[in-house]
Amino acid sequence: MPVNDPVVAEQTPAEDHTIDQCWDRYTEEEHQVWTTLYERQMKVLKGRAAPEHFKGLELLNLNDGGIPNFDRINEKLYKLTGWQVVAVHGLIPNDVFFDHLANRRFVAGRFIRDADKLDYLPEPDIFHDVFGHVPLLTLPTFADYMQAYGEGGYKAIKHDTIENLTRLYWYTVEFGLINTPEGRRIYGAGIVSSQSESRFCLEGRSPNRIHFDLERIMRTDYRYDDFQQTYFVIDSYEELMESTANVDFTPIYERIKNLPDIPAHKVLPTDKVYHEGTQEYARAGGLAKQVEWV
Ligand SMILES: C[C@H](O)[C@H](O)[C@H]1CNc2nc(N)[nH]c(=O)c2N1
Ligand SMILES: N[C@@H](Cc1ccccc1)C(=O)O
Ligand SMILES: [Fe+2]
Repeated sequence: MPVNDPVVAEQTPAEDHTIDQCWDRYTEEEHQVWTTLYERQMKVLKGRAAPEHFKGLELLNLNDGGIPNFDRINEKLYKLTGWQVVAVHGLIPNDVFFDHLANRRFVAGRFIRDADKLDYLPEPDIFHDVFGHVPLLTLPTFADYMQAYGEGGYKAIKHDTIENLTRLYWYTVEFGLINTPEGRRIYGAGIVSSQSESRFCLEGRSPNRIHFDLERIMRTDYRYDDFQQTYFVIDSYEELMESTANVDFTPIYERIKNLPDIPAHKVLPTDKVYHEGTQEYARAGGLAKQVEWV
């Protein structure tokens, strides 16, 4: 529970962990943080984010000043792909999270980070969730992928393979890159909502950039508190959908259960490699050492 959000503290979440956004309770400062982050991100994402992200921002009109009202977003979003944004107080249990996604409800924190801590946050705030994740939910293929992912959660719970499925989410929904005729672009929300990682993931010498490979991704570790050491690239959202939604993961879960995890920095001989990274950033200590990367 974020300490700086008295409104959340007052509310007792419902069974499904949802709360009211209480949009009219945001302060001027909180609205200003959104606007500052929005303008800063739009500068760094120009030429770096996937065109579908910009299209989603426009369709949902997320830049008409200050923190967006979920009711306003949902009037538009529901008509486009049947998705809605619902407010939660923070991270919620896996099964509840999967259930929301399976029912086309994207859970978003209502709190926003402090003005003096624009770059680091311990858990997803409204800027990461709404600016980062929600725009792509306007794209039918990606909207379908997110719902199928949620449905896949039930199977992963049954097989005790949530970690493998979470890695798929991590390396696509959070940190995915996509090839476009104009070059490689960002679609992952974890990058889109980060000023520094938006440059690092595309232009940094340090990280690997490898083509999407489902089984390999589900075996690959990741960093949750620093830049990724490897980014996976798809050719299209349809490729992502076809490689996952219409594939029965049961045999894959059975197979990878007996295989070792792949370290986050590793490149395999079977990988389709766009760039083999130097890993100099991680080796030098990464964010912990405030390493400047090239
Ligand atoms: C499914 C997987 O465990 C993943 O980490 C979930 C857990 N709970 C969550 N809860 C919230 N609010 N937002 C999230 O992105 C997630 N991710
Ligand atoms: N097809 C996957 C479910 C899934 C769909 C889409 C994305 C991720 C997972 C399964 O059988 O478990
Ligand atoms: Fe996220």
